[in-house]
Amino acid sequence: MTALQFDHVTKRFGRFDRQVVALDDVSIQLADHEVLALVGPSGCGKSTLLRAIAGIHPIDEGTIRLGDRVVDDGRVQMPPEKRRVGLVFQEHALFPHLSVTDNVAFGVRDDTAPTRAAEMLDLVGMSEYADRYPHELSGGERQRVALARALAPNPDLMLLDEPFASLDTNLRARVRDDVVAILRSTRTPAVFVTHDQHDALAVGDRIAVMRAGRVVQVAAPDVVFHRPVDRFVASFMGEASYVPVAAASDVVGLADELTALTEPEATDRTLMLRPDDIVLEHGDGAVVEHAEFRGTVWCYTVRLANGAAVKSLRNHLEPVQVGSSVQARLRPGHHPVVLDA
Ligand SMILES: Nc1ncnc2c1ncn2[C@@H]1O[C@H](COP(=O)(O)OP(=O)(O)OP(=O)(O)O)[C@@H](O)[C@H]1O
Repeated sequence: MTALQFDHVTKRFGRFDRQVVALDDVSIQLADHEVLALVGPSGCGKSTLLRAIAGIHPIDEGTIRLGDRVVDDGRVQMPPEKRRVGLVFQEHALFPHLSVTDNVAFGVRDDTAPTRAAEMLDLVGMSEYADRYPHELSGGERQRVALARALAPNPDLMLLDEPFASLDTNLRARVRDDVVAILRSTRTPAVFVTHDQHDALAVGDRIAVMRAGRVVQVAAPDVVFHRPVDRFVASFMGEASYVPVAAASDVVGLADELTALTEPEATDRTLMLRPDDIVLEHGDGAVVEHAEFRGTVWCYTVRLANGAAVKSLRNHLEPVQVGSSVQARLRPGHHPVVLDA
């Protein structure tokens, strides 16, 4: 069963000369129980996509289905309150004048509300805070209450828009992992918007990368990271070096030795290399130009014989000197990706 399906969805804002195409022919699917992380730079359309699902923004073209129900076909929209989706936003919008329990019970419209609120507060570990008011909670606690409130009506799908952006780094990872564990334990499918690739890699069963209103790649986290479809996705998902190569066959002929690469006269292809895929060994052919301490590792910038610079991570117990000659190799077994430049 498919939890969510977008077929050729387009959404425009504004008119004529000032028109913005926020969603441009987007087609994606979400399987039951799946958590999809939606990433992309600011303004690429992530929030618009979420709001289109929720029914806040009607679409112009295409079809949105939730389960087997068409909720928007560009002409007729199902009202937001009938869509059975739960929303958690960055600003966690709790009602300030309602207690934690009343906030969570708010969306349950029958007499099960008090029991359901108690169950949900137990699920998110907030039972002890049931009688408090939102201003008496920390940011992380408010975020859990917001999650409990969104889950209380038993939605078919959860939509989370940058839900942890207001939390500091340490708390953020913990609350994020808790929230995803809760979504998984309740088997609630979710679309999770973030502009942070670490969050996306950590939480998504799959990741959808957006750019300028389009979905450019949807795949499992390791595929998006190691097999990006283009340089935009490669750069957005993490640090990488790009080395020009004339043809894919150059890579095969490398014998894993980057120092053997010669500069092609003109090329429209590049080798994408993540810093953990390059190892430095004793030898010649490359020079260590810069060292950056990153706590658990050092990141070295190494200039290859062909003039390209690559980055390489190395354990802090195996330092190399800036200025020294080294040989740069691909980590054994690694098959690098060749992208259009
Ligand atoms: N109500 C609106 N009216 C006009 N333009 C809008 C409206 N909402 C969004 N846009 C435009 O649509 C595009 C997509 O916006 P959206 O908020 O979906 O991006 P986003 O990827 O969520 O960005 P961010 O990461 O900054 O939140 C942007 O160019 C934005 O300026």
